[in-house]
Formats: sequence, C-alpha cells, structure tokens
Amino acid sequence: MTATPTPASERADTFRAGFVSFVGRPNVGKSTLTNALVGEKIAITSPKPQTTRRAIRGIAHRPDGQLIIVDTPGIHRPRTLLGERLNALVESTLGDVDVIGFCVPANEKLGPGDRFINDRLEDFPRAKKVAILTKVDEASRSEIIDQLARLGELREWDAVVPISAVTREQLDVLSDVLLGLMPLSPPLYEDAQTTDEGEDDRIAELIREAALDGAREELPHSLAATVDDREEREDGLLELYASIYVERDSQKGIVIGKGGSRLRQVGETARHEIEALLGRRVYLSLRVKVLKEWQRDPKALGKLGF
Ligand SMILES: Nc1nc2c(ncn2[C@@H]2O[C@H](COP(=O)(O)OP(=O)(O)OP(=O)(O)O)[C@@H](O)[C@H]2O)c(=O)[nH]1
Repeated sequence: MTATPTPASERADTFRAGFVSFVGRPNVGKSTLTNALVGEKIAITSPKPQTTRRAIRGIAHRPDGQLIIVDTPGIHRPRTLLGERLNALVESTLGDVDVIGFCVPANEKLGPGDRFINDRLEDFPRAKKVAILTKVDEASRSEIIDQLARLGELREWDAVVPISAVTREQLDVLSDVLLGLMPLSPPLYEDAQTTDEGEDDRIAELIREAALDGAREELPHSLAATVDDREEREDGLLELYASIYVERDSQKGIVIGKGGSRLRQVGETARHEIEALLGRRVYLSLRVKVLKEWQRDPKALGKLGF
C-alpha cells in the first residue's frame, strides 16, 4: 500500500499504524463496522448483499495509532467479468494488508460460504488473522458462545472478538486488538484525513446508495453512478451533474418511477447526503442511462472506474 507519511512526527516510538481489511460473506456487517470505527460515513451500507464495490479506505485515528481500513467487496465465486475484477481487487488488497478481519454474524450458523472464505485466507500468509463475530446484539448468549467455539475450530486466530457495530459493544476492544497487531510505525496519514477516496467517488457512492434504497432485488448488481461535471455558481451553490447507469431499459423504468417520482426522491435523498458530506448547498442533476451489459464489458467497466 502506498501512503504519504506525516513529516517529522513527535509521537512516541510506541505508535502503531497499518492496514486492515474486513472480509466475509455479503451482508455480515463489514461496511457498518468500518463506518463505526472511522466515525464518518464513508462506505455504503445497505440491507442488500454485495453492494460494496470499491476498496474504500477509512482511517481510524487514535492517540496511540492509526488503523487504515480497506473495505473489500467480499470474496465470492465470480460469475461475470465484474465478479472476476472484484476478486482480483480482493486479492491485490489482501496480499498487502497487515491484518485480515474475518467477519461472521453471531445470529447465523457458520455455513459453506464462511468456510470458503476461511480457506482462501491461507493464500495470505503475511497477514495476521482476527475472527470478528458481528451483530452480537441480534444473538442470544448461547448462540454467541456456540459460534465462538465453531470459529475457534476453523484455525488458530491471532484474536477472536465479538462485537456489535450498532450498539458499539466491544468496538474499543476490537480497535485495541487490531492496533496491537499493527507494526510500529509513524503515522501514515494526516490526522484530519478519514478517507483518501476521491470526493467525486464518495458523491457517486451516495447517489448509488440513494438509488438502491427500496429498489427491487435485481437492481444492486446492475447499478452504478458517476459524477460527470461540477460547476460553481455565483450564488455559492455547487452544481453537480451525475449519471446513474443500469443495464436494461426495464431497469431504467424502475429507477425513474412513475412520472419520474422515484428519481426525484433519489435526487432529494442523495442531495441531502451530499450536502452533509460537503458542508455546503448543492444543486444535483441526475440522468439515468442504459449501458447494456456493463458488468461484462471491459470498456464500460473502465468508464465506471472498476
Ligand atoms: N443488528 C445489527 N445489524 C447490523 C450490525 N452491523 C451491520 N448490521 C446490518 O446488517 C446489514 C448489512 O450490513 P453491511 O455493513 O452493509 O454489510 P456488508 O458485510 O458490508 O455487506 P456487503 O456490502 O454486501 O458485503 C445492514 O442492514 C446493517 O444495518 C450490527 O452490529 N448489529
């Protein structure tokens, strides 16, 4: 991983800094955990599986160290070119991190999907491995104990930590544990930075998230968003021109809704989020475009930043 070191640090030589990546089946709570640790909304969360597409980094700053979080889309068997690229992204990310946090929800039994991912962790011997039992607020005590025992059977973990990102139970323990496994290092980022993802990418994620909200089951895999243009208005408003991409005309109809009602709602929601992110007023113009079979088309994938 490349990062710009903070110049001339006066910090003690016990400072630790490094990269961690959370892996696990879709929907186990990786994005929510990232947000909870970083304390700012940077990765999209959605109740639908496989919505995290980018390796978004969030940085948790602590007096004694920095946790740089690389949010991966999850390891899964590829079915499309997009799937393959996601897997390639996961491999290049995981080959480079200091710690891998393997996330398993406390309220679901360990399944073949979890075992598949656990087996893949063998490919990354350099990284320390921590098992994170997520969503403990949704599980009974006996379920948690049961699940911890099963996790322990999978491998020798460097640590096993049960948490809830929603109630924040044990989050401080988790960040202590993760930091303790990081190398001694000067800070790798400035204090004020919480993510190094480009602003337009973050805006595009917010638009994508708004467009997915309440959308039909098949939409998540077919939706992408880009920011195409921005213009400063004299009255201080920032004009943003963005596109939402779908694969089929029928999906375009779903996104736009009757008489454009749904798209208006998406625009409203996204604009509020973007204004909160940028701390200023925004005019948002959204266009919905059909990019046929973009998940299988290398040119289209490049255009959308994959
Ligand atoms: N009760 C409870 N729900 C949680 C917790 N963490 C996440 N969730 C919920 O679980 C769902 C999935 O969370 P995400 O953070 O999007 O999961 P993910 O693993 O990043 O999912 P993908 O992006 O599909 O890989 C969301 O509806 C979250 O609100 C938790 O600690 N407790």
